[in-house]
Amino acid sequence: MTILDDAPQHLAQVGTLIRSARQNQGLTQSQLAERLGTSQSAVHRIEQGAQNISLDMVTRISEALSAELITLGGPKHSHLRVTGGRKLSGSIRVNSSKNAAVALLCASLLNRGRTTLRDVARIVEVDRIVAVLTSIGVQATWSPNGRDLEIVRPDRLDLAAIDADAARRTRSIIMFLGPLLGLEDEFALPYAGGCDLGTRTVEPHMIALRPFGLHVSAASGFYDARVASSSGDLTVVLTERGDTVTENAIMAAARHDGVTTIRNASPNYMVQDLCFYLELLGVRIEGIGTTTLRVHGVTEIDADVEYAVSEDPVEAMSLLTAGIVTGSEITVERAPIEFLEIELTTLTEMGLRYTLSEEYVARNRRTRLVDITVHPSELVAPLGTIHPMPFPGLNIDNLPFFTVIAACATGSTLIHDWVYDGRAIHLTDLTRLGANVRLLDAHRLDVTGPTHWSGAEISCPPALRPAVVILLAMLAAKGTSVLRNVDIIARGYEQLADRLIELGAQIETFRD
Ligand SMILES: CC(=O)N[C@H]1[C@@H](OP(=O)(O)OP(=O)(O)OC[C@H]2O[C@@H](n3ccc(=O)[nH]c3=O)[C@H](O)[C@@H]2O)O[C@H](CO)[C@@H](O)[C@@H]1O
Ligand SMILES: C=C(OP(=O)(O)O)C(=O)O
Repeated sequence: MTILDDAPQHLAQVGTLIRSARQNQGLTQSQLAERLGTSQSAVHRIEQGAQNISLDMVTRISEALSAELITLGGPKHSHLRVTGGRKLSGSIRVNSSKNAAVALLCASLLNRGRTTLRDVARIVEVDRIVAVLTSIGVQATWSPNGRDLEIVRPDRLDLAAIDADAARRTRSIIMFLGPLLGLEDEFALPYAGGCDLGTRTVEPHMIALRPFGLHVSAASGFYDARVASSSGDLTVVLTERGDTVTENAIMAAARHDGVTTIRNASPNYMVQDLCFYLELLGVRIEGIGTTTLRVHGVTEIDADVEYAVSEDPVEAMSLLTAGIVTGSEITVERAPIEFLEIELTTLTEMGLRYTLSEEYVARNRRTRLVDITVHPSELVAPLGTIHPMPFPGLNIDNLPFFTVIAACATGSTLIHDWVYDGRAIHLTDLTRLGANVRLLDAHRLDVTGPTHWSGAEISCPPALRPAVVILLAMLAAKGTSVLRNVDIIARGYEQLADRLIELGAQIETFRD
């Protein structure tokens, strides 16, 4: 994500500012590089004004140096200018997942001790939950390198002071219900928000939490919660095998006085991360990775623990897609293979050639990782429909990437998103770039390829994955494209454009 690249004198000025702020802090280039998760040579180039840097990077440097380097004026939207049709090359590392991070942040409320989450992705969704936590009195401190987050809960939460604005921007706020019901008798939470994907019900959460004594009435923008005491062994049957509803039930069970059996549980990646963390806190959980969990509740949880958030299968799929649609050879490192197997098998059926490294274990010591190298391939449409299923099926959040891949394949592909009423429609923006994508109804897309991509100017769809899909299609499209209002991408991806640039993509950021 480049800025200022036609203005070397501005780059030099920014470099000088950074050097003097660093020196004021008494830091070496290597120490600053470590805080930024980059190399000393990159810091050297930035200080020399010899490297284009993104506004995101300027913000991170400001944070690392505790200094405001540039005042940008009022809120302005960011846009990307993409010169597509270029081959990518090299390796790119998968970051830790948004969905596990938000669950773990909510679960940290269960712990009286210190929770240190390692390798947390620096994304807006995390910032929003952190803002909500700090507004109610939780101490949340980033480590100097900006990757680890230390969380300490106060004795008494100040729920009346909740940052309702941050809370309403995320659906994950719903996951405060599970931990809070063991801590408070009465509380109010702002309604859950999030991307524009159509209606997303919260009813399954209410049904799942009722056995724990939770009663919720919805009034004027808030869920008013009252909690009756409950103890003894419980069986909770989920009406939907949803991820966040499973997490809510697990978090309620973690401090419940008794053993809770949860049936129809999602065994998906973020649920597994949550269970691994709770195990460190002393909560025994049987059946991790299956649809029946037995959670042995512990009424007091007080432990100082560290947990490394596992790698994001959806980011892995996004990065693989960047390689596939540009016909490039790239390696996606640290891909959590257990959560990509159906996707890779489907891609094999479509003619994709790829190689896998030996498996190795993630920093959480549980998740299995591989490096995946995709090779330029002649793709064909698959024989069957591509549709998601709860894990171990094809991940619903990975489905949108198959639309742009199908557009590169010869033949017609039917993509069936039975889950969301409002996600498929955003993918029809691909037609602006030359793809033949027809919306058959709210849930089904017919995609006929191969596509002769051409550049276009498009406003970013108000949904995270479709927004990234359009960006990736722009990488495939020869000529110049503009993607307007891209801020939504930062909700779930850290410095995506910068990282694609490192693979050879030509992307510039500009603002109004
Ligand atoms: C923070 C987080 O972890 N978010 C993920 C989580 O959201 P989350 O768990 O909040 O997903 P929802 O509860 O919104 O479920 C998604 C949709 O699937 C439907 N549904 C789900 C399960 C089921 O067995 N039957 C059914 O019909 C729901 O009614 C809803 O319309 O799961 C979604 C579905 O995997 C993912 O897209 C989100 O990225
Ligand atoms: C739908 C998504 O997430 P959320 O549940 O945070 O809206 C997503 O990650 O694509």
